Amino acid sequence: MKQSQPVRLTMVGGGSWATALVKILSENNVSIKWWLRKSSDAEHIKKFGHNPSYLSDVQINTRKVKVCIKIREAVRDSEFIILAVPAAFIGDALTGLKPEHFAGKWVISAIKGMIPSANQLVTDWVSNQYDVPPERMAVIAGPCHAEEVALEKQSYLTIASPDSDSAKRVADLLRCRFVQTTPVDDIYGIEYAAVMKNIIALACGITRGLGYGDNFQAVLVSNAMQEIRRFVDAVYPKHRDLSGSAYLGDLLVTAYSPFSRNRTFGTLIGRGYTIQSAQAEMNMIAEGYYAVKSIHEINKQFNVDMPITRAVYCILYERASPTAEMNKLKGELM
Ligand SMILES: NC(=O)C1=CN([C@@H]2O[C@H](COP(=O)(O)OP(=O)(O)OC[C@H]3O[C@@H](n4cnc5c(N)ncnc54)[C@H](OP(=O)(O)O)[C@@H]3O)[C@@H](O)[C@H]2O)C=CC1
Ligand SMILES: O=C(CO)COP(=O)(O)O
Repeated sequence: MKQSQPVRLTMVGGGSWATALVKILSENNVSIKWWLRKSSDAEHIKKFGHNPSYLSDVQINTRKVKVCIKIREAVRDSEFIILAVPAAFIGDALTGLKPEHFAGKWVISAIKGMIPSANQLVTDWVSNQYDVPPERMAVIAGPCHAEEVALEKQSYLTIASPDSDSAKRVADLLRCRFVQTTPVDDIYGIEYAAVMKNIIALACGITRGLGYGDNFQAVLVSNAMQEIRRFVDAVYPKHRDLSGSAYLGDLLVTAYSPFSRNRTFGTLIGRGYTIQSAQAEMNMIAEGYYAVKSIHEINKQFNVDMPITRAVYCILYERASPTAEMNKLKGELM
């Protein structure tokens, strides 16, 4: 039987998650234009079929994937655009694009961070900047480390969009041999929960670095779930079950996995590294570092009780001592 025309999709970002998503999508009938900012990485992929900087063991199918370093060329003629750079750099990555470049396309955020300059969710920011209607927006969520996708370990993604057909279309694109996908409608709740679990993973890392054990971490994570519930219900009230894998599942994987960038960053801080030295030690970005500042700012309007977020904020932005902040927190958890 003749195969239908491939779906035309643009991947924006050259890091680990973009590389993993390209691998997943290449399993399906998708033609991918992959934008990376470094021409040396793009050339290497063209020549050798591997990203030299991230997940370099992943074989890129260059029949389906065309790399490019010009963003306008990358988005031309695409039906879907996936954004997969850290939130702080999305503005840089999309420089030169105007609303007309997004017209009629689906825009999917794979980003789990806040836009630091605007204290906004990525989907809100993209909608405002580029006039993308909410029904054309989706997010990719769920407990899924790029490193395990590279190894084809069974994984699950949740695709959220206010429009159920859009959620389903994107879920179909990302389902493959080793990834199951579920479409849902709670886009903002899931996006906020994904941002907050990074802050909690940072807190878990800090406690590990300070020498706390599993007993304390279990209490920290269960209290964190309630903190996430209070905040998400305040900023975006909706009936939702936070025990689902896009909420609790993602919190658990990030809080416990040695692959987590946020947990690793926190561990370094707990061991006494400065922020600059912890950032220099990691080749990758911990979104929670930026997100905790945005969530702290947003919460000034809502006044939600968030002792864990407050402790991380004070450690990272007010130079508070990790030992003293965790001592304080110890008395507030139950
Ligand atoms: N990794 C994972 O398992 C998952 C990640 N995510 C989310 O995906 C998003 C991307 O993360 P991830 O791929 O892990 O990131 P990585 O840390 O692996 O890669 C960082 C990316 O950011 C780019 N970058 C760094 N500095 C700048 C800058 N100043 N301007 C423009 N681009 C810059 C890097 O480009 P260069 O290489 O050229 O420096 C690289 O493409 C994040 O929001 C993360 O939370 C979501 C689910 C899973
Ligand atoms: O979101 C993730 C897993 O679902 C990745 O988390 P880290 O950025 O902490 O590695």
